[in-house]
Amino acid sequence: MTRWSRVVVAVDGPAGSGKSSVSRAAARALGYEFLDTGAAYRALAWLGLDRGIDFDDEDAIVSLLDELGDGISTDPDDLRVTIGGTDVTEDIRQPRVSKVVSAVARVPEVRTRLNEGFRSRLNAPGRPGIVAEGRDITTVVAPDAPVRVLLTADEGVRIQRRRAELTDQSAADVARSVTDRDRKDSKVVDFMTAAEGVTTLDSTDLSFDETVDAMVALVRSAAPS
Ligand SMILES: Nc1ncnc2c1ncn2[C@@H]1O[C@H](COP(=O)(O)OP(=O)(O)O)[C@@H](O)[C@H]1O
Ligand SMILES: Nc1ccn([C@@H]2O[C@H](COP(=O)(O)OP(=O)(O)O)[C@@H](O)[C@H]2O)c(=O)n1
Repeated sequence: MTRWSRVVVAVDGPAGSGKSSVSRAAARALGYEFLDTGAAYRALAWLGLDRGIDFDDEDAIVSLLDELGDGISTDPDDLRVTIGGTDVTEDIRQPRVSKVVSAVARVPEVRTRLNEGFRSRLNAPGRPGIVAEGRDITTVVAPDAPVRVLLTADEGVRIQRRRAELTDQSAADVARSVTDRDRKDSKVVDFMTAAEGVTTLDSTDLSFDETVDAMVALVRSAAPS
């Protein structure tokens, strides 16, 4: 059992389920920090593209980890991602990064090293709590967190939500990118079934605000301030 120095809220779920936006809004409402673990995998993928590596070469991917640094802010009101002083906050969300990020995420050494960093961020001094979202937070990074949530929604709804963001892509391309990444990611981590002790929050029929309120209520009932 890890002795967490503060309230840790672990949130997992598939692409487009609302993990980042809902967790960030919940962290704001709770006065907590927010850790988007996907941003670390995206930053590593962005670095690989920038260095022109072969994404089938696991050693090449691992060799970039030292260069990655720890440039992910956890302030829900000022989320920046930097690599060696370069601001990549927007760039890491590009479709060209989404296309290769799963290749990075399937490398065991990458997961081990990034998870070590995530755990130290969770336990770092700061606000009274931190909400961390990704794919394996409830199962690998913080399986003993006091609050563990699997945030999901019907695949069609998740695709629609993603489409509303990626307006410059065809519906077919968005649908394919969501389902392809879900398929590749689920080979590495099971984020579609709630593990023992994890609460499933299905937002298919919930508004954004209703979903945030539900997550905040879960935290407040499990970790009354
Ligand atoms: N319950 C909801 N109802 C409507 N839109 C939502 C809901 N939850 C999230 N969204 C929207 O769906 C999109 C994808 O959410 P995001 O947080 O990026 O998902 P994820 O991080 O799981 O991929 C965002 O535009 C977000 O505002
Ligand atoms: N804890 C995590 C977080 C992300 N990831 C990987 O990083 C990718 C991008 O994560 P993300 O959270 O930005 O993706 P979305 O769900 O926001 O679309 C995922 O598709 C996974 O391949 C992971 O393997 N483990």
